[in-house]
Amino acid sequence: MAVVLLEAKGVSKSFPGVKALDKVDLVIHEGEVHGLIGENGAGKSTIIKILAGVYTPDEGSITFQGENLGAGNIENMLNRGISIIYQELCLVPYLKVYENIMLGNEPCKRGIYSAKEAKRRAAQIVEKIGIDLPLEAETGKLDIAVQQMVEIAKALSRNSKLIIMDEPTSSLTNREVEKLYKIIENLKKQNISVLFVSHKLEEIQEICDRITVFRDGQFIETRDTKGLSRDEMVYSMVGREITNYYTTTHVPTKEKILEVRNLGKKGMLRNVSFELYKGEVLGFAGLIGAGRSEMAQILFGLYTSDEGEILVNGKKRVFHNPSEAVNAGIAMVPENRKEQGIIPQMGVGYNITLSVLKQFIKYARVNKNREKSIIDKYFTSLRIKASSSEQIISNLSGGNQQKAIFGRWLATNPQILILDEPTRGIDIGAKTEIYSIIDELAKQGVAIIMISSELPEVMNTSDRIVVMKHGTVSATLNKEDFSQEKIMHNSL
Ligand SMILES: Nc1ncnc2c1ncn2[C@@H]1O[C@H](COP(=O)(O)OP(=O)(O)OP(=O)(O)O)[C@@H](O)[C@H]1O
Repeated sequence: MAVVLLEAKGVSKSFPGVKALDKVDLVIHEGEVHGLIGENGAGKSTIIKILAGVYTPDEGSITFQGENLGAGNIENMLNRGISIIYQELCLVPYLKVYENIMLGNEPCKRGIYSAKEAKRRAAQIVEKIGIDLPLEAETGKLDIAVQQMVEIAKALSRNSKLIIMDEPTSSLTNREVEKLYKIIENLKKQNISVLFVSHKLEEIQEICDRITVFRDGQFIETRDTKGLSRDEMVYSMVGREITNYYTTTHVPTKEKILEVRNLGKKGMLRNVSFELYKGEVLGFAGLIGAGRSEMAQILFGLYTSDEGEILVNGKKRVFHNPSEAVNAGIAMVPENRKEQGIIPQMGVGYNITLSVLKQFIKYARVNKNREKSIIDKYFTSLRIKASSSEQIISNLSGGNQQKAIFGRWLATNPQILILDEPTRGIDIGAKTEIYSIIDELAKQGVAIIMISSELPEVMNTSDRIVVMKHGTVSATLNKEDFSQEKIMHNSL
């Protein structure tokens, strides 16, 4: 018989103008991996922030190990045994790994901190979950995947009974994901529960015992994952059937719009060459760190190259900053929207129209109708969920922020559109919309660079795929040669 670890009943939470959660339930068993799924803005982050003590619910009750959990106090939740691993990790970069693991829980001997004891305990924890961590290394210098493991070990040092993971695989390579799964299996064996929030349904199917679905702030259902199909999950999340994930009707032209010749930058890229045609979707595959984003950033004027040439419509160009690239008809949806994308304190509407302000400001007056029509267009086509276009963008759910940035660059009517992981954190309904927008733009002659770590996505949207490895191009594949094996083979 399953033992209930956490039970949330009738939990509601409102923010000005939005009911983020409307009487939702969530029951997590001891030692289970419980998936939490739902579209962007469904309320997933809100409930996990309630469980982490960041927000206090407006109504409802939450019990943990049979006792009332209390609310709104982060320290209390940690002491009770709930830890959360956010997408942006919260480690102290200059501390050693074992110091981070034991942070807030430092062992003392006769009242004095004992580094030796801290290291011994950290080593014990690390062994328990079956991972190998460089305990003496400086944390900030390690890969994200390793840092994430440090976070998990830190949660264990606090004797957590429930570890909440918010999109934990979004910056991991396939191999690292496998490692994470192993760690999760080991946590289960020790009767520790995991609440796993993800938009990747394959992942949910593979790792979760049960799932809970939220839609528009409401509880839809909790079910066993076994025997549940991907389509059933999608239906439950979206409330309608989505069958055609990928629509490709565009046909690339033979008109070259971009040529990159032997592009290089010290420590980043070397000898990168490719061509891009009008109406073509050119995929870029490769492992994280292969140089795809760096290549995109050079094309968009965020860095200048040391070697090589960029030709747009046959003319040599060097972009010293993004506005020169924009003037040449290039737009880019960056990978890291927090650092490179949103203007956090401004409204979502402003965040969209920012790139095209010039078009509707005349004699220092804003043409409100024109501004509104652009905002409306992208609110509808990208299904952006916000209380109004004035809502401060940093208060939108992560996926909705991403959609707004996407809208911003579509509004520039680019000739070349660079998309760096455009669907990361985006729900399945909106993903489908984005794929059809990509197809539609290509049909209109826009040339698209599509950087994606999701192989099915890059294979199904692209006409050709450039595979990158260690900062250079390792293969260029035509559509008839696309296969996961070929891409992986050339990535490793
Ligand atoms: N601090 C806040 N102020 C105002 N509204 C907020 C705030 N936090 C969340 N919201 C709103 O609450 C709703 C639920 O957001 P939440 O972040 O919980 O969604 P989510 O399911 O995590 O979405 P995603 O998959 O995009 O991360 C959204 O409509 C969001 O705009």
